Formats: sequence, structure tokens, C-alpha cells
Amino acid sequence: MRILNEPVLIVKDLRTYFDIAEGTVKAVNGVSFELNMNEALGVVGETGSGKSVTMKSVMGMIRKPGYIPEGSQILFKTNEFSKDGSKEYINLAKLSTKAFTRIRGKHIGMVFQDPMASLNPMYTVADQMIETIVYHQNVSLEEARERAIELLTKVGLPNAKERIDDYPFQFSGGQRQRIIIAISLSCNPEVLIADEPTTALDVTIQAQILELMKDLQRDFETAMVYITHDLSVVAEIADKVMVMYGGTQMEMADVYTIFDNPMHPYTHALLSCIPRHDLKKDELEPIKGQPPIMLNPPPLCPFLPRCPRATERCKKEWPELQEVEKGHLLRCFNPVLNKKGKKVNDGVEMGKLEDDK
Ligand SMILES: Nc1ncnc2c1ncn2[C@@H]1O[C@H](COP(=O)(O)OP(=O)(O)OP(=O)(O)O)[C@@H](O)[C@H]1O
Repeated sequence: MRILNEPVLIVKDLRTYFDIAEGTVKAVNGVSFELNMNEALGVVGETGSGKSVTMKSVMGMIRKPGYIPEGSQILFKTNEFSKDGSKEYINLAKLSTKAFTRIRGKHIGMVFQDPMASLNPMYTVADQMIETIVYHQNVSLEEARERAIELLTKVGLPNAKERIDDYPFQFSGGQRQRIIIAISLSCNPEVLIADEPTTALDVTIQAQILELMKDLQRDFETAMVYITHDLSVVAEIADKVMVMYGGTQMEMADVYTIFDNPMHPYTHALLSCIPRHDLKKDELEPIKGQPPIMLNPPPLCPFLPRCPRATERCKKEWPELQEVEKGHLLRCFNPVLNKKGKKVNDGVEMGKLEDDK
């Protein structure tokens, strides 16, 4: 039985750096969020904004010269290491590579963009699925095979009983991604992380896979993090949304607030790049300027060079993440307020109301 309204994952001020010859790449530079069981978080941002490195950090997949500096916390609630079976928060940022093998795959499932890269071409689907199930769960080979067939049927693979003994190359791209989803759910993980899982697929297949993931997330009561650069996908799948730019979390709120009352100038810019039925075509605007380089960045908002609302303060200080109302996090000295003049907590320097202009 899963407790749905308590956080399974709490990330506090996550930073992930890569020390290279030229200096330090601050790939992730200040990300905080909580994820409850059965909640879907959409992580959105332009290419290079740090979405994948954030989730690779959660999955213990950062290798040298990458590292998570002191002060970052990735708290995951699990009974995997407790002696009496009770659940406790462990800090994944401090977990050894060896201990991580007990978490990854079993408690945190993963689906990546390219299913072929996640499957071994030399082994049948049965070999690969059964291996995962037997490794993480105390079941016989026969039981594992039955569970694998059941899962493949659930993810919509036709003739799963016969096809389980086929090799990855004998399936289409969409079918391979279904197999990966089945493998990732095979241990009934508490958290499922999907990194652009539909990008490599045809548009019609993309929609089917998205629908499938949404249904499975509900059926399995799994928390999900869904990484995408596509806001329309976020609107489909997410309960709450984190907007990233230059390795930094700019804003986070429930999906309705992000689309209807966004406060960060970058969120506004992102939204004005996508076609919306409530906007005329000529209101679509590309974001002017270039994405930031994260090598030795100054301690300032990374959006500063492109921000139409930058103030003198933005050129001097690092904006901390603030909770402007329950569940709505914002990192900005001069947010865009909505036309109704929504109130924000003290401590946030406000911009002029658009209606005041
Ligand atoms: N091993 C590495 N060494 C140095 N820099 C790295 C390394 N891996 C990632 N980076 C840098 O980290 C930054 C964030 O990359 P990341 O892949 O997380 O972006 P993203 O938002 O997922 O982009 P995309 O949508 O293109 O996948 C990029 O500037 C990238 O060059």
C-alpha cells in the first residue's frame, strides 16, 4: 500500500558540476523540489538547461569529472537499507555506487530517449526482463517470466507470450520503447524517470506512448519525473512543472499556474514560443539572444543577458528561490505579474503591474 500524499523524493539545492581543463561547468546550479507518490513532475527547458544532468544526479549516474558538491541533498524514502523494514529518507547524493545498484531499477525506474541504447542487442527480451526481475525480486525464473509477459501485455505489446523470446532488432522503435517501459516498471518502482522518451518516435507513436505512460503511472501509483523540451507534452502529462534555464530552476508550480499565471520572465518567454489557441499567430515570439554557457558562470541569474525585465539588482545579486505562494517557487527579482495583480509573499521585489502601465 502506497501513501500517496507524502514526498517520496525531496531534492534540496541540487548542484552538479563538471571540473574540466577550462574550469567548472555548473550543469545544475540550484534545483529544489518535492515529489509525492502518484504525482507527475514535468521538467521543461531549452536544450542544455540541465534537465538530464539533474535526473542523472537523482539516479546516481554522474561520473567523474562530474560531482555533486557538499550541501546538496537528494532525499529518497525507502526501506531498502533499514533493518526493521521501516521507511526512512536516505541521501542519494551520498550513496556509494555499489549501494545505488539496490535503488536504481528497483526503486527508481528509468526510460530514456533511445530504447535501443537501453536494450542489449545480443539478448532476447525475455533474457533481459527476467534478469532484471530476478536480480531485484526474490522470485523463481518461471514466476519472473510470467510477470514479464504480463507486463508486456500491459504496455500493449501484441502476442507478448510468443514475442518475449525475440531479439530487440525484431521490434519497431515504438515497440522497443514499450518494452523499456515494461522493464522499468517490472520491479514496481516508487519513482519513474523518463527523459524525452518519445523524441525518437513518429508523431502518432509519440502520442500513444505518452498516453500509455500516463495510464501506467496511475495504475502503478508511481511518482514520475518527465523531462521534455516540449511544453505541450508537459500540459498532457504533468501535475506540476519545473522550468529550468542555464542549470537553474527558474520557476515551479502546478501545471495550471505555469500555463495561466506564470511569473518568471523566462516562463513567459517559453510560453510565447508555443502555438496556443488563445493567441494570434503573430504573437508567437522566439526568445532573443543565445542560451548561456555554463562554464565558470557568474553568480547571477543565467537569464539576465536575455531578460527584458532585468534590473540593476539582477546585475549584482544571485536570486534565491522563494515560495511566493504554497507550491509556487520562483527565482526572480522582477517577476511578471499577471493582469489580476496576484499577490506574492513579502521579500519578492515586484515588477510593475501590467495593468498599471
Ligand atoms: N560529462 C560532462 N562534462 C561536461 N559538461 C557536461 C557533461 N555532461 C553534461 N554537461 C553539460 O551540462 C549542461 C546540461 O546538459 P543536460 O544534458 O542536462 O541538458 P538538457 O537540458 O538535458 O538538454 P537536452 O534537452 O539537449 O538533453 C550542458 O551544458 C552540457 O554541456
